[in-house]
Amino acid sequence: MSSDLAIRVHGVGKVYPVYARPHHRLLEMFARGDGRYRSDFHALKNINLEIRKGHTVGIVGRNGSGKSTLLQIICGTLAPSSGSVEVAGRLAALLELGAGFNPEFTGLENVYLNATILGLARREIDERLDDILSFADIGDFVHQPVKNYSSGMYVRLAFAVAINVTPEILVVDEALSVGDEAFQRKCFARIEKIREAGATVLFVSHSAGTVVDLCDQAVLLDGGELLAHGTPKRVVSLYQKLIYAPAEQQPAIRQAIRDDQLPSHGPAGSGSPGDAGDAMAEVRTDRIEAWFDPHLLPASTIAYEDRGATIVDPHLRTLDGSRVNTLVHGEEYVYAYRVETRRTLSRVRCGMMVRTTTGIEVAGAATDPSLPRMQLVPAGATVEVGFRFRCRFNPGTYFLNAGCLADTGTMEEYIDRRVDVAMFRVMPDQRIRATALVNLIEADDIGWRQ
Ligand SMILES: Nc1ncnc2c1ncn2[C@@H]1O[C@H](COP(=O)(O)OP(=O)(O)OP(=O)(O)O)[C@@H](O)[C@H]1O
Repeated sequence: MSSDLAIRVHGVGKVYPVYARPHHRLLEMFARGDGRYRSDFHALKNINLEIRKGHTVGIVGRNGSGKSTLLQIICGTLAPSSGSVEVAGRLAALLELGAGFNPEFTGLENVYLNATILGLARREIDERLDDILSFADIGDFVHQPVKNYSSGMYVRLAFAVAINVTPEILVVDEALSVGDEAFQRKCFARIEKIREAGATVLFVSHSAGTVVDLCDQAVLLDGGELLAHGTPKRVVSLYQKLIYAPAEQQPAIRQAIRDDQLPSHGPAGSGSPGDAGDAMAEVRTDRIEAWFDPHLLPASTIAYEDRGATIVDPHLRTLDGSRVNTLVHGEEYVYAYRVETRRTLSRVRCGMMVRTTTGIEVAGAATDPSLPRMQLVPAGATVEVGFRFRCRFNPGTYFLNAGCLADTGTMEEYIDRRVDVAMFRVMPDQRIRATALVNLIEADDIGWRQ
């Protein structure tokens, strides 16, 4: 492998045997593994990837696309079915939660165990222990067996070790999403330092923003195939096009990306973004309207017990009344629901909140409780609530809350509350130049003097 490469993945494939019924595994053994009772699932297909030293590379792809499998193979914790991987330098990995930790050992014992596995001598660990413990910041829990840790504590300690062994290659698989925001910030700041020191960083993220902000290259995996490798903006935009498209358009988009990005058009690992050109343009033209994706349903809904009123049918719609959940940036929509009362409520206030996947509250609002109709809402009434808004959210996925509050004599209390009751996406749009979560800009202006 050439000396400027940190990682070289050559023709890697991973095949898992799949059995229609549990006992087929046994029957297959008796049939001497001739494949009668087994089918093969190709989790990775002929992956070729070269990562240069000092680069930060983000891997994106939907659930099950093979991201974790690829990282595990690169880290050597999983053997490929075909192909090979070469790694140059000390590699520290944060893969799935708890990998590399012994649950029965205390945090401190695990620090020594883990750092030893990562190649540090005892003396070196002694020297770095204070840094590790202060970064993890889990106090006396460090003397408890890690099986008693919360997932957040686990990640804090694992990350503290991984970054303090001065890795030449750091591999992170979404583990950061478990920690709280302050800790995530601290981790990203440290990754930045590790990067500046010349290390190679490879990480999987579902957050397009993180990949664009942090990486200088990105890789798109889809169905075990490496579909694109290039600049983060380009790859993230291809990824979003793929996942936000209606199901019937996806094969065409996949093919368009493939045609343009396969090695024959630009060597994988070269970092050249390529341009999906005409093929993507064809795919792009046919949908610029908001639409409804029936598969876009939240899996994290929490409905609190109601106390005399029920929130019914929260949804988003266009101004002319069509239900939508895949929105166009800059357009106007209504977030609507009904509140059906079973008892008389006074000073009723209905609220909404938009949050990101990681729970950051982006926008909230509530109706005015002093409105005459809301002073006393009788039992058996239906209140129709609608929040009209302009979609200033940047492309990404968002979750909606709904809540109804009323005065219960001494204080204002929730009568019904639903968290993550609906979700929506904002489609990528090449015209958007704003970054981060929200586009505040009405117009930009450049003065010029010479
Ligand atoms: N031991 C196994 N046996 C059979 N199939 C497996 C096994 N491990 C993983 N797979 C399958 O391989 C595919 C790729 O899995 P992998 O975990 O790499 O995906 P991923 O892109 O990391 O997904 P996620 O974003 O959900 O973490 C999935 O379809 C998964 O079900």
